[in-house]
Parts: sequence; C-alpha cells; structure tokens
Amino acid sequence: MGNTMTSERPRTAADSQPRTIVTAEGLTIHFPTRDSGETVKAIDGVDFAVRAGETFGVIGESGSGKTTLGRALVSLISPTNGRILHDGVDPAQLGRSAFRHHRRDYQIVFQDPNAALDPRMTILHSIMEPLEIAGEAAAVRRERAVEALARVGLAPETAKRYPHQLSGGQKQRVNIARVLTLRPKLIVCDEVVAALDVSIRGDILNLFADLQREFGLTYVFITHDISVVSHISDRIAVTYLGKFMELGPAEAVIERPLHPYTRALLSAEPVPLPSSMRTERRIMLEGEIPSPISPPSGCRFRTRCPSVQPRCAEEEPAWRELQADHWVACHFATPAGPPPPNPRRTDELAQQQAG
Ligand SMILES: Nc1ncnc2c1ncn2[C@@H]1O[C@H](COP(=O)(O)OP(=O)(O)OP(=O)(O)O)[C@@H](O)[C@H]1O
Repeated sequence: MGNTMTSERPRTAADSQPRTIVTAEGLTIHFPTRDSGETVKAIDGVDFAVRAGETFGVIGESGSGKTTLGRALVSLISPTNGRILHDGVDPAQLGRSAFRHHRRDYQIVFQDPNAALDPRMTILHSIMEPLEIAGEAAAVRRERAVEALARVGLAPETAKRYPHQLSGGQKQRVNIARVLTLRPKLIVCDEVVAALDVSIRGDILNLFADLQREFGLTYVFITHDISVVSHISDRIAVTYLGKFMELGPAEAVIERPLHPYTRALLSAEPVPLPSSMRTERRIMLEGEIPSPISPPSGCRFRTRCPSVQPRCAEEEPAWRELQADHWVACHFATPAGPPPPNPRRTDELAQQQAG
C-alpha cells in the first residue's frame, strides 16, 4: 500500500490484492459429546479470507456452524485442526500477555443484548469495562466511553442508567459502543438484530454501516436472515453442516446463486425474491438439517438436494472458483447456475409429501 512511489521494489501481483484481516485455513472445530463419546463436526474444513474494510456475510440454517465459526474468528474457541491468522499472525502461537494485547483487535457482538452487560454496572461503566481490561488509563477510558456513547446515538444521560432501564435496541447500541472503544480491526456480529423488534432492526443495521464508513471497520456478519445479509454484505458465504457451499460477491450470490442449497434458501424466503427467480417455482427445503455427528457422505446437502445425482453420495465436491471471486462446492454447478432439479428426485419428494 502506497509503496509504489517510494519503494524500488517492482510491483507484484500481491500488491493489488486487498489486505486480509482474518484468514481461515482448513479450519475445523469438533466438539466431543459428553455422554455418547461421539464428535460434533461443527466446522469441518473451511478456507476463506476476510478483506480489510469489507462486510463478510455468513448465512445458513440453524445448526450449520455459524456461531462456532464466529467465536473461532475472535479466538473464543481454538481450532481442532487448521488455523486462523489475524492479519498474518497466528494467535495460537502468542504468549499469554501478547495474546491479551492482540485480542482486543478482534471483537464480537452477540445476539442477546444482555449477554455482555453486567446488570449492576452503569452504562458508562459497561462501556469502559473492555478498556479497563485492556489496561487503559482511567482518563482515556472515560473520554473514549463518552465519545462512543454519543457515536452510537445514545443521549448523554444514558451514561448513568442501568441495563434494565434500556430497551433491547438501546442495549445493543451500548454493546456496539463497548467494542468501538477498543478500535478493533474486526467485529464479528452474531445475529445482532435477531432479538430486536423488527421496527428498529434497520436503524441498528444503518448504525453498523455508518460506523464502518467512519472508522473503516471490517465485519463478519452472521445471520440466518437473508434480507439482513443481502442488505449489509459485500460478500456472502453460505454454510451448511460445517462446510461452505458457496462464497461470492453479495449481489452475485443473491441474484445468480450457483449452489442448489443457496437457491433453495433464497426461494424459501417470502420476500424479496431476486429478479432472476421471480418466475421460478419455489424450491422448498425438505426435512431437517442432518446431524453434524454423522453428516451424509459425499456432498452434505445431497439428502435434501432437489438436483441430487448418484455421484453426490460417493464423492465430496471440490471447492471451485466457477466465476471470478465466486466459489462453489457442487459437482454439477456451472457458471450459468445450479444444476436443474433431478425429475426422479422431485417425484420422490412429492411422494414423501403425499405420504
Ligand atoms: N460447545 C459445544 N459443545 C457441543 N456441541 C456444540 C457446542 N457448540 C455448538 N455445538 C454444536 O455444533 C453445531 C453447530 O452449532 P452453531 O451454534 O455453531 O450453529 P449455528 O449455525 O450458529 O446455529 P444457531 O443459528 O442455531 O445458533 C450444532 O449442532 C451445535 O449443537
């Protein structure tokens, strides 16, 4: 960045690549179950990089591993296999004190507005708390907290209040102020508007967008709600049973999906359907997501896929860049889109429904 005028070094392809804030390499997170001794494969080998200044949306049904992924990105969970790099640094290799200093740059805001707030602390103290843990001086803590309170749209008198005196939306603004004081490189937003009244979700999403513009923040935005993710994301990753099915520019993923799962997810959404799908029949997602303890062989989506073929049970699809910056894991996807529904499969599903 900026080195072409001052450095003698010739430009390389790497110079035009955007800087990455966090990279996941073969990221795998397995949880042993307490009673049965089995393993929950919550995240089962994903590779991606989040670019500086972008909003990286992560979408998928409940149980697909989104929260586990988000927690791992901010080092709240350690990888079972593979690794996460923060701006090129592997946090797992840092000593205790270096890690403590490092992790303030990688923050998370949770779905439950109460999760991070101590009911006995005033709002000002709650906002100052992360700075105190980070070892900042009292004067800096107060100054930054007051500034952050205003920046998230809360009145100065809110400082003296307690969490129970605030609405859900106001508490979520406090949570945003808490992480903002640390000036982090990355904020993982885990279903941050899901618990809020529908009427104020837009305000909070707009606040995130304004803060991103002002402070050059990078977000990973986790949600099961397509309207949220399409509203705010630059790129979208579609997760299913611990794997990425598709990853690409938001507009391409929403308007011209490549994976049958993405198409089914979008088609299950009541409104608004992308223009390319308005005339298509709705493809309903049949059945429950299978257990991550024993995911299906080959392609994990095959047991619910309307386009399934015999090969899907035998061979795991490769992760392919089918179009520029647009990746998919499906044997039969083409640059034109997902494979057409398999008529035999459609008959089977109709029979199951009738039965
Ligand atoms: N600490 C844990 N111990 C055991 N299993 C876990 C643990 N955390 C998550 N899981 C399991 O891992 C799988 C993925 O969970 P995760 O919460 O990451 O999914 P999700 O996509 O965020 O779902 P939701 O939207 O419901 O939160 C689930 O089967 C869940 O039960």
